[in-house]
Amino acid sequence: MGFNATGNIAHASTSAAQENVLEWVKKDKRRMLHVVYRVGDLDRTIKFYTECLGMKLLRRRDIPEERYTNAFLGYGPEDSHFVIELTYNYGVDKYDIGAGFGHFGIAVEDVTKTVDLIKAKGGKVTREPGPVKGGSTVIAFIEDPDGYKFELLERGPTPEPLCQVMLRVGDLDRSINFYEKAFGMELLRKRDNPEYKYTIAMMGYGPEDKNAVLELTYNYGVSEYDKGNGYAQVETFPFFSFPRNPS
Ligand SMILES: C[C@@H](O)C(=O)SC[C@H](NC(=O)CC[C@H](N)C(=O)O)C(=O)NCC(=O)O
Ligand SMILES: [Zn+2]
Repeated sequence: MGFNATGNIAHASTSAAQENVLEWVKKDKRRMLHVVYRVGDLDRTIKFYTECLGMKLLRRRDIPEERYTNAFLGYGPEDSHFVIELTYNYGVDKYDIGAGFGHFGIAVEDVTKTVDLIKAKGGKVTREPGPVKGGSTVIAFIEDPDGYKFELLERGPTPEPLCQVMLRVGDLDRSINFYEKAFGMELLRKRDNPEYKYTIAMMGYGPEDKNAVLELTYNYGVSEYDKGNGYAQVETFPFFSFPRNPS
């Protein structure tokens, strides 16, 4: 291989190494592990998620020396399910969720029944059940006690009810490329909605109906979002975390 300078040789080995890494990350058996975000009252959120959304409290860990407590909730054990990792920082009761974070998706078999239960428990419904605009899937939107949005999607039984993390991005192709190259994710679906001036791309490690996916939303002409300080990151296994989007 005819290279005339260490730099070029380094360049060659670097590009070979880069090629290997890009191949490795695609073959590495990964999955979405948990999504991390901050809440102002752990017990209030745990009560809402368990009583209204049917989640289980999986574990709690207090780190007094760092002045924070975590609670893990989900629809099954952490070694086989995508779960939520809540963070409570001592003395902090409110966060700015920002506009970069969109929603979590929860697949339920009956959206209307779930909404009725949430209403009965005093939960906030921001979009009544009905077909998604421009589509046929029955959805609804609710807000948790901190204002984090949850989209309820009507689906049959699924091994992964916690099925989406929606983030808004300023450049869809840049983000798709980032998650493909840095995380070995696959572009599962891309849908343009010209009528409503947005495009979504579903990224993940397996089909949407059986795996948690990252739903990237591009709103026409919007290249930046206020990120706030509530949403933290999604972590994959083997461990790697991606905070907010690269945009
Ligand atoms: C595929 C499903 O999981 C969705 O989340 S699509 C829901 C749809 N999304 C958007 O409109 C995205 C663009 C929006 N401007 C944004 O930035 O959130 C949605 O929210 N539809 C509303 C409805 O009432 O159907
Ligand atoms: Zn969604």
